[in-house]
Amino acid sequence: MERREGEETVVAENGSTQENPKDGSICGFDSLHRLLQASLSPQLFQEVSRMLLGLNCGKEVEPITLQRPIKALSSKHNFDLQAFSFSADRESLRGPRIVRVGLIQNSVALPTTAPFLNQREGIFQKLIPMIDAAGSSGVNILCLQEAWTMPFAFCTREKKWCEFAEQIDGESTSFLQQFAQKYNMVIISPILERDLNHGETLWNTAVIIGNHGNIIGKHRKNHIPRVGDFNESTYYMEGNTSHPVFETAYGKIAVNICYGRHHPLNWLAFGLNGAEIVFNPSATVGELSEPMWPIEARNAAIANSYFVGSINRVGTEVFPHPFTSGDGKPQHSNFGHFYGSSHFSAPDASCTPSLSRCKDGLLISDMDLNLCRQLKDKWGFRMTARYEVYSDLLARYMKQDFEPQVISDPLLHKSAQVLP
Ligand SMILES: NC(=O)NCCC(=O)O
Repeated sequence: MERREGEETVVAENGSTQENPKDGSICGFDSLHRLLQASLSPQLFQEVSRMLLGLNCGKEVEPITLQRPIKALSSKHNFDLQAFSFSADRESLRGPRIVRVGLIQNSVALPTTAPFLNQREGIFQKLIPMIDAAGSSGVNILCLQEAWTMPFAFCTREKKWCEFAEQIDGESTSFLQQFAQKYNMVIISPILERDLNHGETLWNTAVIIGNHGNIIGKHRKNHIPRVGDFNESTYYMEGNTSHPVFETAYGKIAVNICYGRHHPLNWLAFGLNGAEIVFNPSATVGELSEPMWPIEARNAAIANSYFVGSINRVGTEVFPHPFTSGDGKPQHSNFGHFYGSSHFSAPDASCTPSLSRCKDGLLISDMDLNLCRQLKDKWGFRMTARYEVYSDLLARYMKQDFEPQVISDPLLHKSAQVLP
């Protein structure tokens, strides 16, 4: 596997670019997978991959070869392109239910100092070849990253970034509807939403566009971070849409937006409502969350017997005015590196390698949705879950007079001399 030459550039405040100061690569490699592939013997690499990525129906998650024009698009527009296939066992009474799913991760197109209209238009233009590549590859369901129309400016606490907010049927939805229709593709579009009917309230929302270009519905981010520079509660409210599952032409899907992935009950709720694929469009940085990234979604896929598509944006976004976030760090002008690494996890604990840590990318995977029920039958997590015990605990916990169920060692409260 080729070693990268550190092509990524950081777009600085003044629009200048710094060549590869911290390009986000791992010692010049796009991803851990590629580093291992280049560093280990083929036999060792296969063993290590099996341990890291698991097995799907007893074998490695299979790579798919895409057609040459699709690969040409990725070379021309310099985005990572990877494709895989998860299979399921053959069943006697049901045919396979194979859907092709795509995830797009991207950096912003212009410096954050450019006029907002140009910034948004720049992202639209940058995404066109990636969406075309997905559509031409026959992707049925495509998901974009969190707040994809804008830089992730919520670190700044400056209110001017609210201008990027749009109505559900705003510019970005119109932009994507044409692709949904053209490619007969469901598109999940996570945006900053402005709700005109409710006093212009802002939300962090995923719009679900159906394969005919229709708007199926929306889901608003349930859990808002209050960690590090993620000052998102300055901008929008905790979602009020609960845990909807959208029944589409290609399966039952749901969206757990970014920080919601730290909440197992959030994942559970989408599962209880019958999701077969849950997308996790995110924006998160290496220093804060990278050790959690490969674990949380994969665990959710296992525990809830569904597929998960995890997406993280890419690159370093530099803002005009330095900020602090009350965490003792000196003032700074960027969030840190958004480490990409988008990937799919399956209910049988297998997962795909991740997209690049430093480059735009399109990840495609076929998945036989029959695997969800097969894993439910195998492990019986739904049947062994003892929900009644937890619902009772939660009901009691929510009461003002709740007392934790702690049984103390009586000896703890006796004086030391009674002990032998
Ligand atoms: N966008 C967002 O919610 N980020 C929070 C940081 C994290 O969850 O890793």
